[in-house]
Amino acid sequence: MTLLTTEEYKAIAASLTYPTGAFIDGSFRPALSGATFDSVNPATGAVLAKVAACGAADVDFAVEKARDAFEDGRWSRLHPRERKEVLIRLARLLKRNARDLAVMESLDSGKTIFDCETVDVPETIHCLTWHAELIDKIYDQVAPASDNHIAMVVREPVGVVGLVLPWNFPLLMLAWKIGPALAAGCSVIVKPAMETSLTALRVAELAMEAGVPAGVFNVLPGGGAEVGEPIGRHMDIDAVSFTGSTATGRRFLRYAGESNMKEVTLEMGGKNPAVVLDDAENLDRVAAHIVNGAFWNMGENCSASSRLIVQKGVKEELLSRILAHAREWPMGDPLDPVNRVGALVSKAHYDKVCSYLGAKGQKVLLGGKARDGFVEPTILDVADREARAVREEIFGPVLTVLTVDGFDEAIALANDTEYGLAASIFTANVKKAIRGARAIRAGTVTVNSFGEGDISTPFGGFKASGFGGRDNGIHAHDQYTQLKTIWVDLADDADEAVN
Ligand SMILES: NC(=O)C1=CN([C@@H]2O[C@H](COP(=O)(O)OP(=O)(O)OC[C@H]3O[C@@H](n4cnc5c(N)ncnc54)[C@H](O)[C@@H]3O)[C@@H](O)[C@H]2O)C=CC1
Ligand code: BAL
Repeated sequence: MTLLTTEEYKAIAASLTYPTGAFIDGSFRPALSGATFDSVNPATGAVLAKVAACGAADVDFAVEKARDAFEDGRWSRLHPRERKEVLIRLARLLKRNARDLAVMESLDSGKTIFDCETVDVPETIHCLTWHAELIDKIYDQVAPASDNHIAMVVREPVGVVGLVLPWNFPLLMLAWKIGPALAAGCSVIVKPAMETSLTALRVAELAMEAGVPAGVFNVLPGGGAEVGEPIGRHMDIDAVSFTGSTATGRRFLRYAGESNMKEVTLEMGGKNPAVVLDDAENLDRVAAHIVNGAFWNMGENCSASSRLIVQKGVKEELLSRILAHAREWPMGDPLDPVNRVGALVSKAHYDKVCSYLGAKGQKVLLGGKARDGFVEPTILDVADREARAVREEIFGPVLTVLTVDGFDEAIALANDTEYGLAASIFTANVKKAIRGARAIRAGTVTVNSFGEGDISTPFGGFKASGFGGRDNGIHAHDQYTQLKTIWVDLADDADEAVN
């Protein structure tokens, strides 16, 4: 990937036109109320576009169109190979538009162009391609039954699904959800986060161009209460897949329970531990992983390693290497490709992150300063294990350091959180690595690295981090399909047995 200069990215930014309508039944249209909201570049405060602010009436209209599309089979009953071809075409169109999408994503979210170009856009394309390729390789099953019966276990698309998205990876989370949902044959109602609606709208437009039929892929920008809740409570939406905060995730369980008991998958917050034991090898590499885990995407990442749990024998040496690595993460204009730290997504979120800086009892080892939407990579040594910065998901570039005497204390501390999304453990001792990985209650545990696995591995959380299905991997398709048993009696009239 050859990156451009800041001036070249700015020229692309100046040439972009933004989609501003809701995308329903194959075309852009204003919200039924005519309302709009400002989509703001958090790095500059500039208004990029006025976007349709949808409401419950738009949700009803979109669901009606999505249901029509689902029932007449224009997508749901296409030969899997044809759905595959359309989604591959979409992935190719994204590739052709990759640079524009990367710039749009960076402007809308404050993410660095470096990350948008090297991670968000290519991983989005890879994700859609992966699920497209999978469509015609999944087989149904025949269960063991008597000679007089055949028992088929088939998967059917679940129907109309609501996909409620966060703002931290607008394109990638869209792909994590539409990839398997469209592959399975569902019709989708996407609700992007209000902070970051633009790229989802653009992808919907490209999906039409690729051949996704009208009504199958709808995008409704707007607020959580105005669009998210009507999706959660809709009587004709069959399933919801949500990524965002634990507080809002809980609401979706309530919405489902109080409406049609739609299936709900929740991928929520984390306060993820990185455990480094005294016997960890190659501390420089460990430090690079810790810094990447904490500061990548400004820490606006559900799987960010925000709690370093370090055994005391290695603490001093590790911290000095972490500080050296962290200083190589320049912060500034997201469109400057040298920067690794951009702006936080919004003023409201910036204020939230700032509220954790400057508290008593935390020793600032690095950073700690914030200005105009940007927060410096910050490392806090904290003795009080009940401190807010230790217990709460900050979702910013803030790493807390906790010191332990040994393995058992480290694992107990790793588990001392309501969350259970991700964790990492660094040790040269394979027994401790595996024992630790098994003992930590989290959906993904990486050994001697920070990461989330890849598209082929399921991603989701334990405890308050997750509920229901998983994103990624073949497992993601479980969210968007349901099992049906078809039991066929093959007996002749003359056969005695009925069963
Ligand atoms: N797990 C993750 O990836 C994410 C975690 N978060 C966490 O959540 C905190 C707050 O961020 P928010 O943007 O407020 O997250 P949020 O959970 O409120 O937003 C996620 C999505 O839910 C929608 N939503 C909000 N309120 C809703 C409601 N009452 N009913 C239905 N849908 C609703 C939003 O419009 C957005 O599309 C962050 O500081 C961070 O700690 C935020 C985004 C992603
Ligand atoms: N890290 C991908 C999922 C998320 O942050 O929500």
